[in-house]
Amino acid sequence: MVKVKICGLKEEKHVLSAVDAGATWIGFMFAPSKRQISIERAAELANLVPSHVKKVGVFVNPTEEQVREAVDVVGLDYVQYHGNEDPDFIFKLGYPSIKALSIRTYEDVEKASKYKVDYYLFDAPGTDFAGGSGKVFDWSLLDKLSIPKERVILAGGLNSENVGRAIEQVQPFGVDVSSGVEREGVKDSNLIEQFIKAAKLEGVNNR
Ligand SMILES: O=C(O)c1ccccc1N[C@@H]1O[C@H](COP(=O)(O)O)[C@@H](O)[C@H]1O
Repeated sequence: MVKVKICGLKEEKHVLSAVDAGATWIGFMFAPSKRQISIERAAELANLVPSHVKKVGVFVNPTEEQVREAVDVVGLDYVQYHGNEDPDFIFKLGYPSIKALSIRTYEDVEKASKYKVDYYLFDAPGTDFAGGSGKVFDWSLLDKLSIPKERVILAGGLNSENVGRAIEQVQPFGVDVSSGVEREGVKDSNLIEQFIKAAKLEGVNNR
C-alpha cells in the first residue's frame, strides 16, 4: 500500500489527525516557509508521534550544525534536503535521508542518480520558497526513471482529488503533501484524513 507523508505540521491536533489517519511520515519545516517552525516547537510536537510514524525534518541548504542539532533535539528519523545540497554533504552527514528534486525537465530527474539516499522526492519547482508551492509538475517526466520505484516519493500539488491518478500513473512508493491538506493556508484535519484515505484506496486498487 502506498505510504503517505504529511508535511508542514505546526499544530498538535493536525499531528494527531495525521497519525490517526495512518500517515507513514510526518514532516516538520525548518527552512524559510510559511510553515517553518523552531526546533523547540518540533520537539514538542514530536512527543505526540508514536515510533511507527517517522519524523522528517525538512531543510533547504542547511549547515551541518543545523541538521545535527535538529536530529538530536527532535529525534528526527529522516532528514529531507530540499535545496541544492551537494551529494557529498548529504553522504558525509550520514543520516537516513530524502533528497528532493525540483522537476522542470528530464535532466532534473536524472540528477537523482548523483545522490546516495533512502528516498528521492520529486516535486514541482518552488515559487515563493524552495517548495510547498501547491503546483503539479509533468508526471510523465518520471516515465523512464532509472532509480527503483521503491525509493520514489511523489510530491507537488497533490490533493485528495488528484492523488489517485498520480499513484496510478507514477506508481511511487510514497506521496507527500502540504498545500493540498490546507484550507486558507492552515492545515485541516478533514483534508488530512481525506487525502490519506484517497491515497491508500488507490494503492489497494493498484497493487
Ligand atoms: O512546504 C513548504 O513550505 C516548503 C518550503 C520549502 C521547501 C519545501 C517545502 N515543502 C515541501 O514541498 C512538498 C510539496 O508541497 P505541496 O504539496 O505542493 O504544497 C511538501 O510536501 C514538502 O515536502
